[in-house]
Amino acid sequence: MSTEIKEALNFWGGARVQPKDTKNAEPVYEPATGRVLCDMIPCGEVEVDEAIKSAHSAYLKWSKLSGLERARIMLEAARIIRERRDGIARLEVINNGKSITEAEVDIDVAWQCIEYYAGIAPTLAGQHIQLPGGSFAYTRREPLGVCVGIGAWNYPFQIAAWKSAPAFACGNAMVFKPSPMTPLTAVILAEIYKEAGVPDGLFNVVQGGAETGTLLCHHPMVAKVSFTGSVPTGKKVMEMSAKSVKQVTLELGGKSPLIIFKDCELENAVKGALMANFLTQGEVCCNGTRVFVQREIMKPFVEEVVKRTKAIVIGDPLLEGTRMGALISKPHMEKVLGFISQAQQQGAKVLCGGEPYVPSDPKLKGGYYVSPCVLDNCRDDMTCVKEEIFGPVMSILPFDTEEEVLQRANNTTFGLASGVFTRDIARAHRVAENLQAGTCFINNYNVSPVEVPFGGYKMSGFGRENGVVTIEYYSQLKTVVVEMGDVESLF
Ligand SMILES: NC(=O)C1=CN([C@@H]2O[C@H](COP(=O)(O)OP(=O)(O)OC[C@H]3O[C@@H](n4cnc5c(N)ncnc54)[C@H](O)[C@@H]3O)[C@@H](O)[C@H]2O)C=CC1
Ligand SMILES: C[N+](C)(C)CCCC(=O)O
Repeated sequence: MSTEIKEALNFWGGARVQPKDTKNAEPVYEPATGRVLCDMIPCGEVEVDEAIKSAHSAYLKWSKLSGLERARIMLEAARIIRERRDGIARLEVINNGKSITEAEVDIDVAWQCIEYYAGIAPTLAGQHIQLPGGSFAYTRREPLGVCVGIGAWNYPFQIAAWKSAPAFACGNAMVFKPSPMTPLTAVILAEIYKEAGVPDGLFNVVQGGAETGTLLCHHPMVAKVSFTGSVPTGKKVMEMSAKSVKQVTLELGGKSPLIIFKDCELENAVKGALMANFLTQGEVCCNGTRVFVQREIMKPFVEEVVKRTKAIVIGDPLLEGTRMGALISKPHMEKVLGFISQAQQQGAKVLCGGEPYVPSDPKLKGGYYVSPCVLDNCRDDMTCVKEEIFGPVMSILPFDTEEEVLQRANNTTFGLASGVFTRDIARAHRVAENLQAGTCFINNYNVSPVEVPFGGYKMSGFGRENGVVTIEYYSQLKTVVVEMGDVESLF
């Protein structure tokens, strides 16, 4: 088939690199159809070392450029991505299974992120500090060196941009490892950076899974690891990075609360709840999957949520009209269905969806589709309410008072995001203050423009992506102290 991928998917030294050894190859599937797209061939020790050395040589050049020179190249990369957006989005859909409409937004967010950090690059500056007797000190904001990015499969291209753009603005180089399930689009970003004029080796792609990731986290030439993925793997990354005191950013999972008060604008709250649960088939770390609804409005809220959920067009993700595509893999689909049947055993009621969906188009019959599911009669102690499902499953929980709901919302080890719908502005801000999460959306959900910092509290991780603050996570401060007089020695 035309979409079968033959080219090498690794990239370093400014070019695609064929894998050395094909013995640990794993098939890569198209979620929409279940067919094999290509093999993912993991990089071993020698390849990882080559990629990191290539990054280091680019770092020596890139870090010497002024912010404005870096910005010019980054803006060109953003322009090329914008120009090729439709093709990249299509490939993302083929590899990930999400709808083309969402993939187009993802690619737009990627170039916006690069454009945004291009704008920040020339503004990076230190401070001048006056000291007694004409002496002074100044600070320099310097890059860290070679940074590693480890990505998840839910936003493959966007994650690569979210990590590389702030890294490059600060003068770092990057070796990026995509998820083994979505190896296709990171290498396109690498080619675009090259075409835009970055030095060879500035953005490198190594394919692989846990073993390749481990090699990256242990490598002595790596200064920082930025990771997106699950909590257990995040802990391992932190542990490995600790051995050589590498800096770490962890963007982990969540089980975020969305609190809907009876004084909300109901239609917006319903739309918000759908946005909080069903983007990318529910495979989104910041999703608001615990939907707390004030008891008085439970009935109309549930009716409207179910009506709209049933109307979601599920099927071929490449069609413009589709709103929900396929889950990432067959095992993941089975895991999600397992969570739903466990929820039923524990007393939850399926109001709609939650079943394997088989599209009528014969070419899609082997795809991994699950109809979007709304669970009622949920309790805080159920597995579906406590654990990250990472699928299209919304759990609805009734509540009575603000105090009670805040306590329940915070009763989790996660803390990535949260949301509140109310017309009472004092309440909205009070709730935002008291929710233990890195983001709180008021009267909307899952809007994450690149200007706004994104990241977790508690076991959802630390460090931030996007926003000006992320510069601090990709740079270090040097203090230079200048003596203008004589040395007053105690000795
Ligand atoms: N926070 C988020 O955005 C994400 C959360 N998840 C959650 O995690 C579950 C499992 O998904 P996975 O893709 O298996 O997540 P994962 O956390 O195992 O994988 C994420 C990335 O880490 C890499 N990795 C795995 N083991 C590693 C190691 N020992 N050292 C270094 N890198 C390593 C993987 O190859 C991948 O690139 C999902 O079902 C979901 O619940 C998954 C993806 C994204
Ligand atoms: C784009 N957004 C905000 C819906 C999710 C990005 C975070 C992630 O799941 O990787």
